[in-house]
Amino acid sequence: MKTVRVVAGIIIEDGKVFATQRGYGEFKDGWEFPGGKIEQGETPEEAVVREIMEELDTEVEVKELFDTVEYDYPKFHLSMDCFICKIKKGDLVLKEHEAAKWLTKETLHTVDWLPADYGLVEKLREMLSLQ
Ligand SMILES: Nc1nc2c([nH]c(=O)n2[C@H]2C[C@H](O)[C@@H](COP(=O)(O)OP(=O)(O)OP(=O)(O)O)O2)c(=O)[nH]1
Repeated sequence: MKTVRVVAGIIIEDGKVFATQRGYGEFKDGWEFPGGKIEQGETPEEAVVREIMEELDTEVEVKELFDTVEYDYPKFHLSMDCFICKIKKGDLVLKEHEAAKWLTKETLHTVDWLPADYGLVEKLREMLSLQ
């Protein structure tokens, strides 16, 4: 099966996590962390900074790799590096997504995450509970 390499940015501010809802495509209406496919010649960190600038008009600083999700979708294998990010500059303008929410550890599970994200979201909830 083909492997698709993706990066996602987990933007955390004041204990809240920024989630976005996909506005188009196969996974339309699913909730995710902003990001996308790594392009040739890019590091994962560069890809996450580029994707968040493209999607949200916001510059982020990559803090640390939180987790790498490995998940089999019916048509491809997803390998997704998920980085904790902080906002450096910008107002998180929704250029591609249809909605966004700041979620707390209590509300993290109230949106319909993309199938690959459930384990990651649970790990994030545990991390926020320890803070
Ligand atoms: N950004 C993101 N993608 C995710 C998450 N969970 C998950 O399964 N995915 C999947 C959905 C897509 O198959 C893939 C991301 O690819 P994409 O289509 O958004 O990539 P892209 O922005 O480069 O878009 P494109 O140019 O190919 O249209 O990863 C997530 O939390 N964030």
